[in-house]
Amino acid sequence: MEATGPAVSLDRVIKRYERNGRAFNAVDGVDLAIQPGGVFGLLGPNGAGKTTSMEMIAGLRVPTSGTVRVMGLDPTAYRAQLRQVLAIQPQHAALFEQQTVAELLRVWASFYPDAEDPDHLIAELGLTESRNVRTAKLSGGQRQRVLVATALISRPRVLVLDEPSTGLDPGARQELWTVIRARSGAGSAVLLSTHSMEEATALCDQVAIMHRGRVVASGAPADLIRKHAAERRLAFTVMHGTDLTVLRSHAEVSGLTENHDNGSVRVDLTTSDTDALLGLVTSRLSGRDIQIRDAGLEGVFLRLTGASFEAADEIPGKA
Ligand SMILES: Nc1ncnc2c1ncn2[C@@H]1O[C@H](COP(=O)(O)OP(=O)(O)OP(=O)(O)O)[C@@H](O)[C@H]1O
Repeated sequence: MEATGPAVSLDRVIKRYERNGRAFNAVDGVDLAIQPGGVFGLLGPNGAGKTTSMEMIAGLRVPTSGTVRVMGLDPTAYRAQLRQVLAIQPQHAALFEQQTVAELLRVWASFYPDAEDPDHLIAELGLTESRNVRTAKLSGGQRQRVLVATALISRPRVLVLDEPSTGLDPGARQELWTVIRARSGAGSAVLLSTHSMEEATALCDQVAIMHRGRVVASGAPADLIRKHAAERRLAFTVMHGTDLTVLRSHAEVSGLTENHDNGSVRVDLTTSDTDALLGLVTSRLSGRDIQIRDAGLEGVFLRLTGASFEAADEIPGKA
């Protein structure tokens, strides 16, 4: 087992499937490196190849070609050793429906020599009120948290979470983020998939944006935004009659629109130099009610794929 280097690495990994007699690469030459103590987000629309990538890392699917390593191990060749270092929360999984949450986690804990205390996990994941509820009766969000708990119980050095916040309300989502941050803070490598750019920006120190089986961009969210989607929308209100020539002739301004309303004008524009524009708007134009909107990781996806994130939800191989 490696003492240094990435906790997880993928090197030119391809996974080929067949659908309706036609072969396509669901994962198409992916390279990734996930460091211990990091939270790594796999982002992408439906069918981008996130689950397939995660399941190859967890040893559940065999790559068609390329190399996957988890703490130096080939996940499909060393399944028993892999289970000692990696745990996965799958997107869907059957639970023992007649067991209560507490019973299920106690049984799960008994499989591991140094398991987490089930009661501690129940409290941490906001499941206290459901601890004596049979898993068949859980809501979607509670069930999701139980699945995450089953992945956490072995104190894995590599934690793989497939869309862990699906079905969670905002409060439960924040609790989950706290739990994930605690595990990465303790040195585990966390890999999670998400459809939420907001979640990726808030939680992940590194992300890989996937589209049609390929990684179209990877890095720290802030770096990706700076590099690919530095433009921001700026909106503000000025008095009717204010001369906007200084903005119209500004090299860093595009898409300027005006909406006149009751003696004032709401101005909306796009700029790649927010600081300079803010200075102008506040000092020379006496602008007020200023709003700045970041294009964020959505802007990165749009810039790199030409499609909005929602519009990109599709099934590769179908076209
Ligand atoms: N066993 C399989 N046989 C054939 N095609 C498959 C198989 N498993 C997945 N696929 C296809 O591979 C592509 C990638 O699927 P995958 O589940 O990895 O995407 P995803 O990014 O996780 O999507 P989602 O966000 O919807 O979970 C999809 O087109 C899917 O239909």
